[in-house]
Amino acid sequence: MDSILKVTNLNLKIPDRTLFSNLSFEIPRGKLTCITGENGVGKTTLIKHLLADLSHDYEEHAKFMVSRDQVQYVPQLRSIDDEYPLCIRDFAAFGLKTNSIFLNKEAKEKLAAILSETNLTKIADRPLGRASGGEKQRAYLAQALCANPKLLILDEATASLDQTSKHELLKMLRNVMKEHGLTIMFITHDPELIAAYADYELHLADKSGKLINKGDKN
Ligand SMILES: Nc1ncnc2c1ncn2[C@@H]1O[C@H](COP(=O)(O)OP(=O)(O)OP(=O)(O)O)[C@@H](O)[C@H]1O
Repeated sequence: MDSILKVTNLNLKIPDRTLFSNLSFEIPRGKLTCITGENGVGKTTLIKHLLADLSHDYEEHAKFMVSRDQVQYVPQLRSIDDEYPLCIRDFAAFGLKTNSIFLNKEAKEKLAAILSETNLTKIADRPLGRASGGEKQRAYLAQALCANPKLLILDEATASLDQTSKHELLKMLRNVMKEHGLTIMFITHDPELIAAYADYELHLADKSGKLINKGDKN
């Protein structure tokens, strides 16, 4: 398998229990893999642990075929309150790898293209705090895409969205996956989304994990 991540015999403990014991799996490159498992099984903790290993170049149990700056992680919870003043365009632009507050022509074009891909062009000047749940998720996605990731990891990105917005986000993810040549890991509990959009499912249970082929989706 052409994989972007290979995990081998990983043991992961929290103070009062073992979350995973001899966990081994691979994540296929260029595909959308849903990470599933009951509440509290350790999905978020696993991802954070793997990213910490990558940051420290520790490869004994987790070997990424990409560098840390090629991975974007969109966390489950963000404290964006109603008064958050930054507009959607400026929030997304945080992902551009530039130190300047003035964007050059190339950066402006890239930002405009990503805002268009994520269906945010019309509302790009709206404060993020006033955006709906679906619009916020698309803004997080736009910011992540601005950083040119090869691997995108989203943690429960659809948890608070209605049916229409969930499907819209997943369709968008599959599009950007193709356009940008990305690999996506998507933590979710939603069986309907898994059936419709996942190429693979990594199911975590009993301190272990199993990769299931869900059939390639277009
Ligand atoms: N730093 C920590 N110290 C102690 N316990 C922790 C810590 N971080 C996470 N846990 C516990 O580890 C377990 C796994 O948590 P985690 O958030 O990874 O689960 P999850 O599978 O992502 O759950 P959910 O689907 O509810 O988001 C939980 O019981 C949680 O309370």
